[in-house]
Amino acid sequence: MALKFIKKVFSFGRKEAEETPPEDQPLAPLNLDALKEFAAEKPAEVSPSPLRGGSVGEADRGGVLDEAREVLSSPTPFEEAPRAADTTPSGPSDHLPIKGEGAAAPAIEPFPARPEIPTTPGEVPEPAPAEIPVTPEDVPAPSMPGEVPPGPGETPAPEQPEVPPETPAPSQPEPAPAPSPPDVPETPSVPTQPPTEVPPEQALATGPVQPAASAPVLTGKVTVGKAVEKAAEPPATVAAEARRTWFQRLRQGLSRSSRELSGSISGIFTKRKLDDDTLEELEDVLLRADLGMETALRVTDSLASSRYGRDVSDAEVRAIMAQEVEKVLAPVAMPLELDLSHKPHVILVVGVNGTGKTTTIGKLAAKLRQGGLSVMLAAGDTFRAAAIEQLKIWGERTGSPVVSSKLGADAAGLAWDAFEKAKAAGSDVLIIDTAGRLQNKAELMAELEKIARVLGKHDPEAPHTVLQTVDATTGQNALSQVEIFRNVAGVNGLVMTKLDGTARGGILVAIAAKHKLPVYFIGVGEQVEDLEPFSAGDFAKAIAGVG
Ligand SMILES: Nc1nc2c(ncn2[C@@H]2O[C@H](COP(=O)(O)OP(=O)(O)OP(=O)(O)O)[C@@H](O)[C@H]2O)c(=O)[nH]1
Repeated sequence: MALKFIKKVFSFGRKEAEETPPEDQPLAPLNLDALKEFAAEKPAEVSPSPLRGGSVGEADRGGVLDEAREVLSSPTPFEEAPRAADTTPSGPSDHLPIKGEGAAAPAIEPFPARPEIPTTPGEVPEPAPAEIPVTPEDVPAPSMPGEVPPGPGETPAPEQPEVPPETPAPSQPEPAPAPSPPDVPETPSVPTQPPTEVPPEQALATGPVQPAASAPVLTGKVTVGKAVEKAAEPPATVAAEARRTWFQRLRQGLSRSSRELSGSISGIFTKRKLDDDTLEELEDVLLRADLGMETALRVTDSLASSRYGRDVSDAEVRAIMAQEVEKVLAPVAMPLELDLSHKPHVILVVGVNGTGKTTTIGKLAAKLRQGGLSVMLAAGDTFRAAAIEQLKIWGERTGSPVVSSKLGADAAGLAWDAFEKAKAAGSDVLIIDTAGRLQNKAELMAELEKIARVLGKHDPEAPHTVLQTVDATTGQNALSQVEIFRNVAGVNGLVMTKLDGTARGGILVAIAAKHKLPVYFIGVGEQVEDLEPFSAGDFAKAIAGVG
C-alpha cells in the first residue's frame, strides 16, 4: 500500500490531557504505538484538512485587513514591546473597544485561501488522534544543517535562481535535480564564532538535540506535544515525572505573578468578611494583576454567590480564582497540529521584536526534530544580523537547514526561496522567522502580506499556521499586539513567552478571554526545554499559588 495514503498521527504525551481532558478539548492525545500498528495493518485515509486555530476567517479577512491598514496607518494603538525588564506599568485597560472586531467583508487577494477556523475546541471537527510515544529506535544520530539527507523518493534541493517574489511563476517547470545534491545554498554558513549580540550560551545552553531523522514519511495530522527526552522510560513514570518537572518550572516561573497576587489577597481577607468592600478590593487586585475585567468579575461573582457575608480565607479565594481562571483558559489550551499532507507545512512566526520569535522557533524545531520530522528554517527577519545568526545556531543545534539571505534582503523573496528549497528537500515543516518592526507599521504590514501572498503561490493554503509570540512582560500592551498581528497576518495561534520572572503573567488570561485564539505553547525561559504545550489547569494553579 502506498505509505502516503496512510494517515499517521503522533503526539508526545500530554499527560494532563489524558487524565482530565477539558470538556470541549477536541484532540485528546492518542496512543501512537497503537496507531503505528494500525497503520501497518490497515491503511487509513489521509487526513483531509489541517487544524488551524480560530482566527480571521476567509470571509472577514479582507475586512480585518482593511481595518488593520487603518489601524496601522493611524496613530499607534500600541507601543513596541520592551526587550527585557517588566517596565510597563499599565492599568486595567483590556476592555477597550477592539478595532475591527466582528468585521465581515469580502475576502481580498493577499492572503491565501484558508477555511474558517473554529475558535473553540468543541467546534474542531477532527476526531482525537492516537498518542504515539516516540521510542528510542526512532531517535537516530543527530545531523547537521545542510546534511539532513533527503528521504526516500525526495528530490535533492536544486540551485534556485533568485526569484523576485512579486512575480513568482507558479507554472514554471520544476528545475531538473542536480546530479549531485547540493546543500541548501545559504544553509551551511553556521557561524563558528558566537554572534556578538546573541551569544550561543544564551540561546543554546542545553546541548544538542537528538533528532529522529529516519522516521518514515509522515502524512496527515501531527500533534506537537511535550518533549520526548525521557521516552525510553516506562510511559506512566515518564509522563508523571515530566509533568511534575514542568509544573515545578511553571510554578517557579510564575512565582512573581502568583506571589504578588497571593500577598494582596491575604492582605484583603485577613480577619474580614466577604462584603461589597472586600469584593471591590479583590476586583482591583485582579485587575492590577492583568487578569482582565471578565475574569475578575467571574472570580468575585463566584465568591459572592457562595460566601457573601461569611469569613473567607485567602486559600479559599485562591482556590476559586484557580477554578475560574481554568474555565477561561480551557477553551484556548489546544495542542498545535500540523497537517503533513501539505509538504512542507509552513509555519509563519510573527510578533513584535524581542518577543521571542527566534528562540521559540528554535525550541519548536527541536520538538519537531525529536518527533522525527524534517524541518527547514527561514531567516525572514532580514533586518537584524543577530537574528539571522541566532537562527543559524538553532538550525545547527536541531539539525535543521537554515535558508538565509543578505542583510536587508527582501523577506518575501527569501520566503519564496525557502519554500522551494523545503519542497525540494522533502522537508515536513518550514518555519519562517519574520521581522517585527513596529517603527513603520505600514511597511511591516506590507511585508507580512507579501510573504503570505508569495507563499500562497506555492500552496494556496500556505502559510498553514501563523503563530504569534507574545511577551508576557509587556502586560496590557500584549492585548493590542495580538489585535494588530491577528488582523495583519491572520494569526491563528499564540505562544506566550517570558512567563518566567514577570509579575504580569495574568495577561495570558486577559488575552484568552478577549481574543479566544488557541494558545499552543508557553515559554518560561530561554532554554530548549522551557517551551511546553499550554495546560489551562497547570497555569491556573500556578498563578493562583494552588497545588
Ligand atoms: N526569560 C525568557 N527569555 C526569553 C524567552 N523567550 C525568549 N527569550 C529571550 O528574549 C530575547 C529575545 O528573543 P528573540 O527570540 O531574539 O526574539 P525575537 O522576537 O526573535 O526578536 P527580534 O529578532 O529582535 O525580532 C532573547 O534574549 C531570548 O533569549 C522566555 O520564555 N523567557
